[in-house]
Amino acid sequence: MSLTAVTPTTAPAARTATRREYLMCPPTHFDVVYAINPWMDPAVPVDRDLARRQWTELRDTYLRLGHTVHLAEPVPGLVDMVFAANCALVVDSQVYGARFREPVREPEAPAYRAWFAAAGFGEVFLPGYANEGEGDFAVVADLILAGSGFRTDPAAHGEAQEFLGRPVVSLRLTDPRFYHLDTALFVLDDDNVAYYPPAFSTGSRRTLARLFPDAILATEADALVLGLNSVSDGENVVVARAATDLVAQLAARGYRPVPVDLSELAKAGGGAKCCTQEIRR
Ligand SMILES: NC(=[NH2+])NCCC[C@H](N)C(=O)O
Repeated sequence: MSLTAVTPTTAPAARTATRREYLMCPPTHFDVVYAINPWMDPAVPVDRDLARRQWTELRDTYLRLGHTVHLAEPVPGLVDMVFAANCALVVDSQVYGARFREPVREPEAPAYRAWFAAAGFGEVFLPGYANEGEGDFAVVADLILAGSGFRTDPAAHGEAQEFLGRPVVSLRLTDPRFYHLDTALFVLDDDNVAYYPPAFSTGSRRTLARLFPDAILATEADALVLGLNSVSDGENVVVARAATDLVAQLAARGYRPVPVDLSELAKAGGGAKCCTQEIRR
């Protein structure tokens, strides 16, 4: 009789990618000239050419993965417009528009509304409360997770639920470094998410643990390189290259990490997800 324990080798679950439709905006006018989050320091110069190359690599990555990428026209002076995720939340072709908390970003809202109108989406819902689109809203199958604490007014969560007809789960962010939900959590697929628990209030952590007992939990180091600002199609996960532990965890769970470097955009506090608005028809 052998005394060697037989460890069953459980192969990671097979993952399935689905084609996505994204809206992006080239970083033509990208800059850091004001500070509305702890990542931003106007004294640190921005290399716009490098930002452009990194952003182009992100767009090309989506195209290579078979996704569709639409482009919004960058507006001079709107230095944060590259962060398309903030412009809306789109579910079932219904567009819940953004209302930026920061006056410096508010002109982005009509600029993006114009894109949706031109793309044939009809009326964009004009929200009554501050909300920064997918910066603070994440869609997990039929459920919408919504962040508040820094930018989005919790009243917008209820308003979005009423408009979209999908249950919205409110979560509270507590660490200013993770000022938008999408800096602390991303959706892996219809069943699971990855997140950094210390970015959330105690009650929100308990809520997340209850909803997603199997979630991938990120380290602080990975959260601080915006590893949670990732974009998954259910199989391929476009993730910050520097988030090494997260990359390993994704691979161990059967996802395919697709590392990208958006270090120049991180100077404004944004990564891959911030540059990517998902259009759900
Ligand atoms: N979805 C995001 N987290 N976008 C990043 C936005 C960055 C921008 N500088 C701001 O502070 O508003």
